[in-house]
Amino acid sequence: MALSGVHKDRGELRIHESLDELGTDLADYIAELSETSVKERGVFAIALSGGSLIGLMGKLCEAPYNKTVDWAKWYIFWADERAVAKNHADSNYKLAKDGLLSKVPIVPSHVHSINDSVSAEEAADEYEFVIRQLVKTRTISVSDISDCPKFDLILLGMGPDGHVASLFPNHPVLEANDEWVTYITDSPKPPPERITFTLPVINSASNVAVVVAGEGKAEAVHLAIDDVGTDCPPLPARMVQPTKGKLVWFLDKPAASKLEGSQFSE
Ligand SMILES: O=C1O[C@H](COP(=O)(O)O)[C@@H](O)[C@H](O)[C@H]1O
Repeated sequence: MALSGVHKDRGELRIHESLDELGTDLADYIAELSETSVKERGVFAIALSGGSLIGLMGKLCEAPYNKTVDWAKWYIFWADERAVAKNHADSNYKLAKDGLLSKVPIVPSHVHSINDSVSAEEAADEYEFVIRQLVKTRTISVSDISDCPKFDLILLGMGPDGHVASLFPNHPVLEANDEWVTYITDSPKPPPERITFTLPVINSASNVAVVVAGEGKAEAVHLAIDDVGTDCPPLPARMVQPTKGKLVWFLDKPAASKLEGSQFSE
């Protein structure tokens, strides 16, 4: 690892020399959390995002992880989804299925994708209902300080505008507090209709990882992590602040290039 450190209130930062190194560290991190969670709870409830994240998780499909991870205990969810058919190129489900889920022995009934045959509003309601049932049976744990689900791990990417999941800058969806899963119909990034976990759900997770690569995201990384004052509303990525859980940033050097360096150690 090129650099690592713990920012005083923005979590752990892991900055990598190359995407290959980042991918290995990310696979190790996920495999370790899976092992701990399976030991403690018998299952691993993980929520994925779309975008570049899935490609960066690719090492999980290779040795040793493909044989050592207890895939049968994984329960898969999505932190956000686009309201398109599951076989559409924009579908986060399709991305994960093609890039990960079809390559490892995950139990098909443990894959909780979002319904693509109803409206975004209905799909969000239905997904929240599914999650509520799985919280009742403790397949998904529950937060001890709110009634929110406590996923073992939520994996997020971040767009160049600082969005995470489908929580976009200056969008009213950032205020959604009553729902676990909500929807938008005016995403600034196509496609416009999307379903997303709300911030309270993200911030109730036991572990949240934000995985970001590329120079085009360096400014957003700086605004999400460094002490930049309060003149502008915080980016959605900056609002990711797990209440009791652990936040880890996986960055490559270009993405980290605008960070103030004082918080790191080699
Ligand atoms: O639209 C989305 O974008 C973000 C970031 O994607 P990336 O390709 O820039 O990494 C992604 O995390 C989210 O799940 C997706 O719906």
